[in-house]
Amino acid sequence: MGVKVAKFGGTSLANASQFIKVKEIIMQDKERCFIVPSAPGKRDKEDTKITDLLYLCYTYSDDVKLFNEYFNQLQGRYISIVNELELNVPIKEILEEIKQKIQDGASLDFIVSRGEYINGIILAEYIGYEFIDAAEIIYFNEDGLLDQNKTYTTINKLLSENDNAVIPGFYGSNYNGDIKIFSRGGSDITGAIIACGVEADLYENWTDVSGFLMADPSIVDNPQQIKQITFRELRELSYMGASVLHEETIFPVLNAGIPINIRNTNDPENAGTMIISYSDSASRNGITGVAGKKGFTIITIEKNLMNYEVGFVRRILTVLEKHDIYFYHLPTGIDTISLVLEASQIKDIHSLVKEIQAECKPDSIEIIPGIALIATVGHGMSYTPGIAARLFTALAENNINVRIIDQGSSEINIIVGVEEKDLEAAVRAIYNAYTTKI
Ligand SMILES: Nc1ncnc2c1ncn2[C@@H]1O[C@H](COP(=O)(O)OP(=O)(O)O)[C@@H](O)[C@H]1O
Ligand SMILES: N[C@@H](CC(=O)OP(=O)(O)O)C(=O)O
Repeated sequence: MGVKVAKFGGTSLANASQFIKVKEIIMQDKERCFIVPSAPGKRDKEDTKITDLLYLCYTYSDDVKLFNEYFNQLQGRYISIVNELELNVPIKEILEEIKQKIQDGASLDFIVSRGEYINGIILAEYIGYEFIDAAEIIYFNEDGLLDQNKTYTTINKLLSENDNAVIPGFYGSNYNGDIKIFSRGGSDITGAIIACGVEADLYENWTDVSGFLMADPSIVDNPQQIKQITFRELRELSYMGASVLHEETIFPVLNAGIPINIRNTNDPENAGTMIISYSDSASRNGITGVAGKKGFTIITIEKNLMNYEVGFVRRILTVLEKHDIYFYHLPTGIDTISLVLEASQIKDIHSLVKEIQAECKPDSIEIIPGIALIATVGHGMSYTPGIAARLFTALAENNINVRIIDQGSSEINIIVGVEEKDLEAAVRAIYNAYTTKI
């Protein structure tokens, strides 16, 4: 029998009726042995995720009125799940204990991790699987990175002693035993780590969309589903905001050769998207998908004969390093170089520019804030003549001004920078250009 790890996201476990769907899915396939739940997510667009309520509880732990308001909201949600499913879980005691710890000054990581912790206990009881606390199997080292040796050895040992288990997502424990969380969306990473630890045959990631779509469904109506996508393509799209999978999920499973299948809890018959390590067939449309993200600033540095100046780029990067800033892209011309930076990373743009001026003595520096980047991705792109022409024609026809262009040397990706206000229109234009028959 094969072994599958199934991660269920917050929308998949947002209320009791979603829990019922999840149980049916798990029971349909005996190979679904190890289950990783997130905390209950939004039940509808206006709702608040449990994780966000926990952040609010932390922020307002000194304000009795607001604290009680947020804590009561999350308490009500767990109690109704347990009651509606008629489970024998001492939920009031569990919540009371957590409330006490928050009021006694528990850490932020401990508090927000409780969303997954409680959900894991409830789900384990509901499906009759063992509950294993992630704090006992996922470890971080002193640098805050995953302690791979300790983690994988422990997972392998503990989970080989259990035929099945529910392991809550999103957290593990620090070198000193304290709870430490991953970044937001991190239950995907937990699922990936468990999949590697048990050497799973498949990592299933159950969410609220039928797999990876060619574009964000909140921008494009009913985008086509991608049946198969390579890790490389997915990485490019995730990096640029296609947020189905946390970007750190991909590498551990890629290295272990475990395929990922994205599935829809609300449409379990749909085969979803298979993420594979390599594909030799170019996609039908020449592109696999398009994704975009706001919040970038471009700094363009111009200097005549820059190309002959040894160490020019190093000097720029040294300034970035000093400011603790990484770059997203670095397109260059003969006499220009553009730094594409995440705006939120730039604390003091004036001193940054001043230091670049002092180090590089450029002829001019231009700062362009408010940029959105859009990645059009697909292995098919390099085999299809006219693919770039189609993209730029579509943008021109929609009056969208392109501020920057970058094509990675892998040729599976064309990046364009547009003004933030144009992001949605640009994504729609590109999507339509490759999916509408001509
Ligand atoms: N290209 C895309 N394909 C599918 N979903 C996308 C895409 N880009 C963005 N999304 C969004 O990602 C969401 C799923 O990710 P997430 O909210 O993290 O789910 P979960 O709570 O199940 O972990 C979808 O509801 C959708 O709005
Ligand atoms: N609950 C955490 C972790 C997570 O992965 O959630 P989800 O699977 O609902 O994106 C968060 O909101 O960040």
